Amino acid sequence: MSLGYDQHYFDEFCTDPMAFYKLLHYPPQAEDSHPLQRGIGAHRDFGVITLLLQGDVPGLEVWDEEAQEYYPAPPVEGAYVVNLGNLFERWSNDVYISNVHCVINRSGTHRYSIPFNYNGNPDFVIRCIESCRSKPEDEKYAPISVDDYVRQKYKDVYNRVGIYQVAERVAWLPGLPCVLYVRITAGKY
Ligand SMILES: O=C(O)CCC(=O)C(=O)O
Ligand SMILES: [Fe+2]
Repeated sequence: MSLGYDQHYFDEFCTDPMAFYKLLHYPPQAEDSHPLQRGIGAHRDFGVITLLLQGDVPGLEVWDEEAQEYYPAPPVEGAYVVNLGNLFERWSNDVYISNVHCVINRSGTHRYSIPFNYNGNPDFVIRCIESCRSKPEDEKYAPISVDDYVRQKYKDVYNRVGIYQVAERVAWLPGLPCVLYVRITAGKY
């Protein structure tokens, strides 16, 4: 592994993991729609890792920091798009980057996708991976549990768009992924 550890390094993180997925539908975007209209606006995923299954309709665009422009990431049959999120960026002391991306459906037809967000064991404490810093003083971020981080992110995001939200961790059955329920009441976007 590129971090210099063996395949068991993430075992504790992967125990009783918290994961969720969304079923997304992007109606075709009208040709005369506003140039800033997006299916999903520019953002970075805030969890650890996302496996994204796209249907057969393109629309995903990824920001290239060097070129300062978006490039398309079209669907490849049988393949997932693998995306690191903000929490992995933090875990790796910014050695690995959480990319900015957005979706604009210019295809004229309906687009579907399934992002699967994997955030690991909610009780696991994310603290700088040792091979990502030379001395403890180089650590940029304070340790934080997966649960605290994800919960805070949900609060930030949904409060910002003016939607009341309640997030609660529910009991889970041994061997099954934990579920983080986010209840969203009516509100304005
Ligand atoms: O629908 C897509 O292709 C991307 C969705 C996405 O970026 C997200 O849900 O975070
Ligand atoms: Fe995303």
